[in-house]
Amino acid sequence: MTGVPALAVRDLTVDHAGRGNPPTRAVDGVSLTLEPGGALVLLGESGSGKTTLARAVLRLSGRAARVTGRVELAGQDLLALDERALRPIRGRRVGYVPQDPAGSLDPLRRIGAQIAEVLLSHRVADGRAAARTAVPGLLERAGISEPGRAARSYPHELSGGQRQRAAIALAVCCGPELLVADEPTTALDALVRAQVLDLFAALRADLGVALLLVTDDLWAARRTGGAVAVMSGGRIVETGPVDTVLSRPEHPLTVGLVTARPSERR
Ligand SMILES: Nc1ncnc2c1ncn2[C@@H]1O[C@H](COP(=O)(O)OP(=O)(O)OP(=O)(O)O)[C@@H](O)[C@H]1O
Repeated sequence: MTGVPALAVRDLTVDHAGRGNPPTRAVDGVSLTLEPGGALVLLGESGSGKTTLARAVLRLSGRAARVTGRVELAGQDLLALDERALRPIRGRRVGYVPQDPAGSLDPLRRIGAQIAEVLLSHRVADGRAAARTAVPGLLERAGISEPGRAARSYPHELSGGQRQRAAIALAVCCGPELLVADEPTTALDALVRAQVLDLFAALRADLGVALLLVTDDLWAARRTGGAVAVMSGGRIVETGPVDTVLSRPEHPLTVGLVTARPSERR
């Protein structure tokens, strides 16, 4: 290990342009680091800036947003790169899992074809046949029980949980260093939610991928472990190991979050 963080965000500020209104400062001078293979949970109430921060890490802020600071992937500042230079990074070195798998899976194409295409576009597979052959193993690694059948399926033919697993398989198929997951379990029932969080843990252990998990779910934060950064009003108000911060919160906003919410979501 070189000691270089998988992700280092330095003094990041994101302003969303308002139509005719003053811009909204959604992220306000945030710095954080995430070690290779580590987990960092971004926790906060709705509107605290979590998604804006995650999207800035992915360089998906959109033209109307003004982004300043640094987002370093293994020491390389992504904010300094143009779209062309980002192409070999997104999907290859950074994977993204949205809340709704529809955000990453194309409804009109079979799951297997979508994964094969990503493998080919990043030259992770040597030719179409090799890409197709690799797909079932990648789906199996994501916990899909009948990977051959799933590869031949369209997204709507899978259950919600299997669809989210397919989206995760797509996000990690090229063996990224960083996985950004934005509320990936919100739409799932309790059992599947636990399984998906355990899948992230297995992928961290097996692939050494670092996980940036956005959630407002204390239970998901606890199950993920690692470090937590509590956001409010675009700033990080408290950070530390998940267990410590959630069992002995120090900042009033974290205290509010912990006491206002049941520790287990039903
Ligand atoms: N595209 C946008 N244009 C203008 N304002 C935005 C945009 N996206 C987010 N905002 C504003 O930025 C602030 C932070 O929003 P953000 O979605 O990042 O928070 P969040 O913590 O992820 O909330 P949620 O859990 O509800 O998604 C909010 O005030 C929101 O209204």
